[in-house]
Amino acid sequence: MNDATAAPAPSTETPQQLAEEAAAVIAERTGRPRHDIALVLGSGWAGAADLLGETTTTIDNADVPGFAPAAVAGHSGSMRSITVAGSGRQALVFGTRTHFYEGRGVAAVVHAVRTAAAAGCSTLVLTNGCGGLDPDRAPGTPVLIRDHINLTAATPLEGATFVDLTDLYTPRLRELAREVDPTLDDGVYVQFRGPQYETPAEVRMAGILGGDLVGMSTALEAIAAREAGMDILGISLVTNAAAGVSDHPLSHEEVVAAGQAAAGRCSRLLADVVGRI
Ligand SMILES: O=P(O)(O)O[C@@H]1C[C@H](O)[C@@H](CO)O1
Ligand SMILES: Nc1nc2[nH]cnc2c(=O)[nH]1
Repeated sequence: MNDATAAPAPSTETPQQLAEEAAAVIAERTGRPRHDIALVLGSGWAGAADLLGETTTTIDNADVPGFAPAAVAGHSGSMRSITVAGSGRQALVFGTRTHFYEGRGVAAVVHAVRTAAAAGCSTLVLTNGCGGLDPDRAPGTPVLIRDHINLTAATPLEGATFVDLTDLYTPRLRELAREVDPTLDDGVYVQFRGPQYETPAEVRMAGILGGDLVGMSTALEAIAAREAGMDILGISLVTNAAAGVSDHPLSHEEVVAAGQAAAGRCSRLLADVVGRI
């Protein structure tokens, strides 16, 4: 007997199939079979989309398979198709991301990246808000990601997918960013699982390991992007001094406020860099 109250059977769809399904919905809703560049706007970067160029379509995340509404203040629950001013290339801009700490699994964390690749994007720009270990890097300072340390104990890869991560953050794209702003410094980003902020001891450990920035996103997304063959530019916005470096308790309110204060510089920087890709 067919029990209508039975729980739906677990999906047998693979992450790649879900990404292709999402890309098909995006192509249909935007009327564009391909996009060229994908951007993920992290905490502090929400305003960048407005300066990139003309938004030709806005899609609510809830309308696209595998995407969820924004779960973090400072993130927008929609994605936009934007014709980039200057280059005329088509950008797919995700106003939010799924964080590993939301508990939806690592495939959900990298779904936007896989969807962007399935939509034709060959370049991914990952942005985030992070804690800084160097007290001279004041809140509001954008930093190019040179490399990362993945402390999540997780990966989006399954099976014998022995992916090389050398030059994971494409040097050519960092050079291009420095043509726009020669003052840009670079650093190593350390992804923690979160959602708690680090202890001062964990921040000291991150420094000993060679980290410069601590956050809760980006590394897992970059691994999935490399698996998909995408070039990657990562830019962190230092929104606060990391725990133990800071002389006061950390809060997401401080992160959002620092992002808002830096919105003008970050949006201009991202628009000028993306216009050259
Ligand atoms: O999406 P990002 O990494 O910018 O968000 C950061 C990390 C946490 O989600 C949150 C902590 O304040 O901001
Ligand atoms: N893990 C982590 N994520 C952040 N996002 C913004 N600031 C921080 C921080 O200090 N630590």
